[in-house]
Amino acid sequence: MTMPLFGTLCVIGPGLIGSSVLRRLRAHLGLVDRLVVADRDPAVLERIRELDLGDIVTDDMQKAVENADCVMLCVPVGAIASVAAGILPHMKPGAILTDVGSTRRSVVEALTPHLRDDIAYVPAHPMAGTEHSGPDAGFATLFEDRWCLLTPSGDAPQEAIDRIADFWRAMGARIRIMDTDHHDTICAMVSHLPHLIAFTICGTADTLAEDMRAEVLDFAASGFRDFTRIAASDPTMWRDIFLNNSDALLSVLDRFSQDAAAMAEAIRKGDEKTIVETISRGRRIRRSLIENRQA
Ligand SMILES: NC(=O)c1ccc[n+]([C@@H]2O[C@H](COP(=O)([O-])OP(=O)(O)OC[C@H]3O[C@@H](n4cnc5c(N)ncnc54)[C@H](O)[C@@H]3O)[C@@H](O)[C@H]2O)c1
Ligand SMILES: O=C(O)C(=O)C[C@]1(C(=O)O)C=C[C@@H](O)C=C1
Repeated sequence: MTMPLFGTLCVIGPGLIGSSVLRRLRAHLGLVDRLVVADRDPAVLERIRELDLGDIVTDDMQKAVENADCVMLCVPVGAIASVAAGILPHMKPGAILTDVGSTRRSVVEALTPHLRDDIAYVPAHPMAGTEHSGPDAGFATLFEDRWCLLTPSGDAPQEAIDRIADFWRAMGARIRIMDTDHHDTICAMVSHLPHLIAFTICGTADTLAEDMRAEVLDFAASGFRDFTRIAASDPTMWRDIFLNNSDALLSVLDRFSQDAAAMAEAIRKGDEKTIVETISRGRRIRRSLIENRQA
C-alpha cells in the first residue's frame, strides 16, 4: 500500500459514517496528509471543529473539493447525486469520487450524467453502522471486520478501485467487489427489509396498545428490544433508502410475506414439522452469522 493513500481527502457529510472514517484517520496517522470536512449544517461543522476531526472545516462545498485527491460523500442517498453535481465541476483532474451510500442503482443513474472523464467514480458501501447518527455517534473501530461492498462501473480505472479498496482495508474492513443490481438485492434482504419490519412492528405494537387501551410496550422484554434496536434509526436516511431501492425492497418483502404466510398456515393447521423446521433453519442461520463474526 502506497502511503499516504491520499494527499488531501475531503469528507462531505461527517455524520455517523463520515466521522467514523475521520476518527480512524486521526487514530492511524499517515494514511492521508490533510483532511477537509464539509457539511451544510453549521452545528455539525462546529462539532467537527470541537472534536478536531478536520484540518479544514467548511460549509463551502466547492472550495472544499478543489484540492482534494479523493472526495467521499457521506450524505443520505437522496442527496448524493445533487451534491455530486454541485462539486464535480470543481474537482481537480485525476481525483477520485467515492460515496458510502446504502443503495446503488438509482444513485448511480442520477449521478452518471454529471461525471467527468478525468474523475474516477468508485462507490463503496461499508456494511457497518448503528441506529445512531451525527458526528458524536461515530467511532474509529466501526468498520473492523465488516464487509465493504465496492460497485465500480466497467469504466472505472483499476488504479482508482485499488486505491479505494486499500482505503477501506485501512479502515479495518474486508472488501468485496460486486455488480450494482446484485448489491441492491443483497442489501434489500439483509438490511433494508429488516429495517422496514422493525419500523413497522413498533407501529403495530403501538396501535395494538391503543386498541386495547392497555400498556403493551411497557412489557417489551429483550425479544422485542433486540428485534427493534434498528427502529431507532434516522428517518431521512431510511426514507431515502426505501425510495431509492424500492424495486429490490418490494421484491424481497413479497418473498418474506409469502414465507410468513406459510408459517401462519403451518400454525393454523398445527403442522408441527413445518414449524420446527422453520425455527431450526432460522437458528442455524443465526448461529452461522456469529461464526462468521457478523453478529
Ligand atoms: N448509518 C448507517 O448504519 C450506515 C451504514 C452504511 C452506510 N450508510 C450510508 O452512509 C450515508 C451517511 O449515513 P450516516 O448514518 O452517517 O448519516 P448521518 O445522518 O449521521 O450524517 C449525514 C450527514 O450528511 C449531512 N448532509 C445531509 N444532506 C446534505 C447535503 N445536501 N449537503 C451536505 N451535507 C449534507 C448531514 O448534515 C449530516 O451531517 C448515507 O448515505 C447512508 O445510507 C449508513
Ligand atoms: O447496525 C445497524 O444499526 C445498521 O443499521 C447498519 C446497516 C445494516 O442494516 O446492517 C444499515 C445500513 C447500511 O447501509 C449498512 C449497515
